[in-house]
Amino acid sequence: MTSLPPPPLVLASQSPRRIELLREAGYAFDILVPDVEEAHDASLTPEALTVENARRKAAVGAALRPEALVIGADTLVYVDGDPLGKPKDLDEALAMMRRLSGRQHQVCTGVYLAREGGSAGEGFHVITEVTFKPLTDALIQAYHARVNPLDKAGAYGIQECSEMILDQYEGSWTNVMGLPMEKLVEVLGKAAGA
Ligand SMILES: Cc1cn([C@H]2C[C@H](O)[C@@H](COP(=O)(O)OP(=O)(O)OP(=O)(O)O)O2)c(=O)[nH]c1=O
Repeated sequence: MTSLPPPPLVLASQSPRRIELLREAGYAFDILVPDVEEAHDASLTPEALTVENARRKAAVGAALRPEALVIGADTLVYVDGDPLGKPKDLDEALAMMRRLSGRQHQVCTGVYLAREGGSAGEGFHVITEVTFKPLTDALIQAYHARVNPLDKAGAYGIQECSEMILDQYEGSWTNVMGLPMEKLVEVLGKAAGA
């Protein structure tokens, strides 16, 4: 008996970081930009909220590509249990970084793999602990002059000029960037073997 070839892979994301991470890991995939209404229910756990948003993104892609395995992802920064998404402007970006200054916070990325047009699938999440240096307003503004905060949860990108803001982190680095590659590679490997 010959085994079936694995389904084509689709990344339902406009995030340049997610595209780069999946490409660097050597996967061949198509890209679809998911236009979805994201949930913002702060009473949900980080896991429930990010995986639900990842599921919505993946479901949009899966409806368009029912033969494919479609990856959706969603990243939120949590401080004192409050979710921080992408800031709407530079004032909000400054306020977010002030909250993160000199302390530890959590970055949660939910990932969902949708199959069969979205009628089947599985989700998981990964949390990374990140601690920032104490940051003055001048330093935050200098950082935001170098790094666009508006397309990034929490108003920072760990992959850009992190020496200005980062004290330490514990866990997956790529998870902070938007895709927990260690876990994703493991889950994709199982999906291909299934
Ligand atoms: C915390 C952090 C987030 N981010 C980015 C990853 C995500 O692109 C973004 C979080 O927003 P998301 O809503 O998760 O993703 P997105 O809107 O950029 O892309 P799409 O929904 O199409 O997949 O923040 C970084 O690039 N670096 C970081 O250090």
